[in-house]
Formats: sequence, structure tokens, C-alpha cells
Amino acid sequence: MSTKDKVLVLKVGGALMQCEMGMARLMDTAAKMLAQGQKVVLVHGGGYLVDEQLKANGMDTVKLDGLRVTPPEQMPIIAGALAGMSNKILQAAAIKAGVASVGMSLADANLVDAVIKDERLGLVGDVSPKDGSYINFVLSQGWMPIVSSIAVSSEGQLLNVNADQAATVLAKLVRGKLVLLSDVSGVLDGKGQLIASLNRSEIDDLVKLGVIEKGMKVKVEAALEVAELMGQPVQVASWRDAAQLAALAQGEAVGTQIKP
Ligand SMILES: Nc1ncnc2c1ncn2[C@@H]1O[C@H](COP(=O)(O)OP(=O)(O)O)[C@@H](O)[C@H]1O
Ligand SMILES: CC(=O)N[C@@H](CCC(=O)OP(=O)(O)O)C(=O)O
Repeated sequence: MSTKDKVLVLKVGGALMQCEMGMARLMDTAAKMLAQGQKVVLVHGGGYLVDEQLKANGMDTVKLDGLRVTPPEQMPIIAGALAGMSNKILQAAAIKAGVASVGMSLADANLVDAVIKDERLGLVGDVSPKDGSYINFVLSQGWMPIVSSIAVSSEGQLLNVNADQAATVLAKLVRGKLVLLSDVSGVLDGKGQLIASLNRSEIDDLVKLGVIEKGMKVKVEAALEVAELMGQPVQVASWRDAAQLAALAQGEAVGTQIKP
């Protein structure tokens, strides 16, 4: 199987939706890849928009180990910011770049099974892959799925899933190649220098030293899970960096390689 035959699962962090230029560059990159026959699933976060909307509604944000504690009264605002605003802002940018997309969430078409992760986190979801037929159908039409990380449990409860974890579940579902794009060029060492590659023991050491923390800890752990499961590296890079996007469009490795 050549790399182009593999679906590319691209995850973007929420800071992207606050940067018109970044969105335009990313969607132009996606348009190029689609034109080359590369299938792309775009998974998105939206943490910044959630923060803004909670604040506007007089609510506090609490995070535990990089995950947002999600009390029931915050769920409508969080679902609105992620499955609504963030998803549609990205679809608008896709249309502007000539990319036909399907806006969806983890709740669509039996994509995943979702359960409450940990009672202390409230309505935060833990997801596992279930049925890829809908997303594969969308891809077969040449459309780009744009997927938010809102899921629904079998009891009909809306759940907030960390978007890096949403991306890992979709990568597993389509057996795809996973690239996590954030607002930093990759995993940085204690001096702010880009680390070219990391394996499990190196990650454990940097977490213990406090060099990898918060959202980046969640991200590298999600990346490592997929890398080990699929026996292939997962890349952590930046949507801000035009050179990294250009390299990505050429199928080249970018940022930090999280290795099995
Ligand atoms: N070692 C590290 N290297 C790079 N970023 C780190 C590191 N440790 C913590 N971070 C933080 O993690 C952030 C990226 O995680 P996160 O905010 O969750 O991104 P995203 O919203 O793009 O998923 C960086 O902006 C940085 O503040
Ligand atoms: C449970 C949990 O933490 N959910 C995240 C979902 C969005 C996200 O992950 O956004 P970024 O990729 O922009 O960080 C949140 O509420 O912020």
C-alpha cells in the first residue's frame, strides 16, 4: 500500500479557528492533497472558543491533566462551540478553498462507542471505534469529513471528548495515518528546541521532568497509542508553519515523530 492509499487523519487545534490566514493555508494544503487523490479526514478541537463562550456565559473553566471538567450545565455551550461554531467556521474556510466537505461529529452514524471516562471529569467521553461505513462513504465521494469531538453515549447523553483522542479513534477506524497539528512546531525540549523523534521511554522521562505537560501530554499520549497500535509513526507539527504544511502535502515527515 503506498502512503497515498492510506487515509490521512489530520487534527487541528482550536487556535486555528482564530487565524484566518492559518485556515486559508491549511485548506489550500487540503485542496492540493485531495487533488492528488489523497483522502483526508479533518478532526478539530476548539478549546479557545469553548473558553470564550463559557466566559461570556459567566462560567469557569477547570482542567484536570489537560482535560476540561465538563459539568452538565456547561454541555450545551461546549457542544455549541465545538459541533456548531468551530465546525461551521472550518466548513466555511473549506468551501472558500474549493473543498467540498461534510461537517459531522463523533455522534454520527455509529462511528464510535462513547462512555463516561471518569466521574471526576463530569460529561467527558471515552471513545472506541465502531462503524466506519459512513465516513468511508463520504471519503469515497471525494468529500472531506470535518469532524468535531462531540459524542453521544448509548443512553443519549452528550459527551465532550478531547479532540486529540477523537483523532486517534478516527485514525483507528479508517486505519489511517495520523498527523496532529497544533500551534507549536512539535514537541519542544526544555530549551524550546524541536525534538525530532520520541519513543515511549523518552516521553515518560520528559513527562516526569515536567517538560511535556498539559495539552501536549494528552497529545503525545494519544499519538503514542496509535503509533504502537499501528506500528507506524504519528507526527506532531504545526498548522502555523507554511513550510511544514508544504512538506506534509508532499507526503514528507514533519515536526516530531512519535515512534512505536
Ligand atoms: N514540551 C512541550 N512542547 C510543546 N508544547 C508544550 C509542551 N508542553 C506543554 N506544551 C503546551 O501544549 C500546547 C499544545 O497543546 P494544546 O493547547 O492542547 O494544543 P491544541 O489545542 O493545538 O491541541 C502548546 O501550545 C504548549 O503551550
Ligand atoms: C474533554 C476535553 O478536554 N475536551 C476539549 C475538546 C476540544 C479540544 O480538545 O480542543 P483543542 O484541540 O483546541 O484543545 C475541550 O473541552 O476543550
